[in-house]
Amino acid sequence: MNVVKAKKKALLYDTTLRDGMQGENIFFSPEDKLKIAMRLDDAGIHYIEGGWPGSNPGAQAFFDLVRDKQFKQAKICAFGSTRRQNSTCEEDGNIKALIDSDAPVVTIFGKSWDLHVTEIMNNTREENLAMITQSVSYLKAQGREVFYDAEHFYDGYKANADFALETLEAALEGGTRCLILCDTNGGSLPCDIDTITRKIIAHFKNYDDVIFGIHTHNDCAMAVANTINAVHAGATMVQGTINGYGERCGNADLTAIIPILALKMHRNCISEENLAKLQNLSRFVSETANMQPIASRPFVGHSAFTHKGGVHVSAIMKNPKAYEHIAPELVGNRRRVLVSEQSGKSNIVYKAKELGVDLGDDESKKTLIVNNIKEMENYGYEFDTAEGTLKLLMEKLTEQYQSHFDLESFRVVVEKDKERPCYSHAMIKIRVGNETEITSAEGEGPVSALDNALRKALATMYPGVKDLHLVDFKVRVIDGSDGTDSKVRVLIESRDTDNIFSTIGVSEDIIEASWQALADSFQYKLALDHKK
Ligand SMILES: CC(=O)SCCNC(=O)CCNC(=O)[C@H](O)C(C)(C)COP(=O)(O)OP(=O)(O)OC[C@H]1O[C@@H](n2cnc3c(N)ncnc32)[C@H](O)[C@@H]1OP(=O)(O)O
Ligand SMILES: CC(=O)C(=O)O
Repeated sequence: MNVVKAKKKALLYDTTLRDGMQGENIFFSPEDKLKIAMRLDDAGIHYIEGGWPGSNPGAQAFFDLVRDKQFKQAKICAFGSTRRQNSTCEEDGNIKALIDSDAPVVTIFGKSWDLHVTEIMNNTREENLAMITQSVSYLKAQGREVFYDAEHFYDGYKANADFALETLEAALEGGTRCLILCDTNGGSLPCDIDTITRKIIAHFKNYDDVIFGIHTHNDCAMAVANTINAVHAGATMVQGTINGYGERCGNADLTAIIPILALKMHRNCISEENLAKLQNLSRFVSETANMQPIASRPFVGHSAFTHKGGVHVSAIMKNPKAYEHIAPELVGNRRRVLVSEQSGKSNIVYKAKELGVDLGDDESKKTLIVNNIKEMENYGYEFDTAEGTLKLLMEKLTEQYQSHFDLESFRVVVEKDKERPCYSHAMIKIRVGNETEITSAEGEGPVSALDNALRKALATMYPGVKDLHLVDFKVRVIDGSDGTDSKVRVLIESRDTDNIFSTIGVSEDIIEASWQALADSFQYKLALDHKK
């Protein structure tokens, strides 16, 4: 008989729009928050914490924007604290804002650690317990599903286990059926999380309708590991943020936790189709936050499935499993291979195929390319970021290169007078077939003057150059120890209507390095046009 075991469920709770926004430099407008909430819903997140409505007008504005929106499955949660001490829920502005948000779920945090009760809040333990019970039951009575975040739970349990347990009992007495254990300071280790979570779940074993959640911070770089350990110990709800944004060192990163739950722990938490949206979701959130995406971020980073070492590339060409723990497509990522001084012939073969260069069967050509790349990288080139120049180099070394113009000479003059800032003038002489073209042009800088002059010289023979745009220009001093005699590396990113490509130049002279990168960019573009 084929017995199919039901997969255990895991609930995904995203707090990017609340705890994520407590991260340094992270800001989302209410409109940004709405767009992110829609994307989180589209990716299959079950709960979206939208903010603390009692905190600021922007947080409230999000709940006004989201009120009438339809979500596929996500429930919007409003976050706040238990009522203030020695007061009532009815007169508490924070509790009122939670109700006015109209969010169907309310998550409130309360104190589990007696240090916070006595020293930070100057409160009594009894009043703290009453604040928890009364706040939960008041919000329940307003028809809300109430989740209880036990702030500092693990630290509190270590300091005074009995009191920490009493705070959870107080929340259950108020009527919540979801207790989230928080490692607020991010100081716990996976072994602590495992032991304590198991003890707590065992303690409440008679409450079979209660679910446990986990909320961790990354101060020991353990947030994901701690979350996974809590799930292993029996927690079913995971709280985290996209890209791990959050207070101090951040929260548990859902872009790692979700694929681990789905692919390694086989939890029922996300469909295959939604899992494949993960990289896009991560990029969307980093773009909206105006944060540079981290290339080495597990699962979703640009480098997460990028192979550089020759031994690795040789193996993955036979079977990708040799150096990939999952297929990149499962999380919407893709495999990449770099060519550098760490390459062997396998990298060259892989890359040539990707770039559309036919290397044939001559092994000596592949060795020639590898050796040239190693020598040039040793000189200062970096081919993993300059695939345009790499393609041209492969074609040159296999006698497939067709030059569309040849430089005879150029001259660049930079002028400065007291009336105006520096300006540049370039004169260039090139050969196109049997024709010689001499043109000159001005530019705001020497490279721009050279670009303009080359463009003018090529325009009659190759009208397609008008579609070529230089979109990025980076200069890096490679070894600063020789002062102004140091080598510089120039990287140019160019685009035309359909393509984007990078080219590189290296020299002790910045104009020479720029010319190499510039000339390669035009040659690459003309080769593309010529192929059409
Ligand atoms: C672990 C977490 O991440 S919890 C979320 C933390 N996030 C934030 O703090 C961001 C949003 N916060 C805010 O906008 C403001 O702090 C507000 C509006 C909530 C409060 O502002 P203020 O009234 O000026 O208080 P302030 O921020 O100075 O201090 C926090 C107050 O909350 C009280 N408090 C803290 N936790 C709780 C709790 N669980 N239940 C009730 N009161 C609490 C503190 O005792 C302190 O009260 P006090 O001023 O009487 O000492
Ligand atoms: C509730 C919460 O954000 C924390 O304890 O970290």
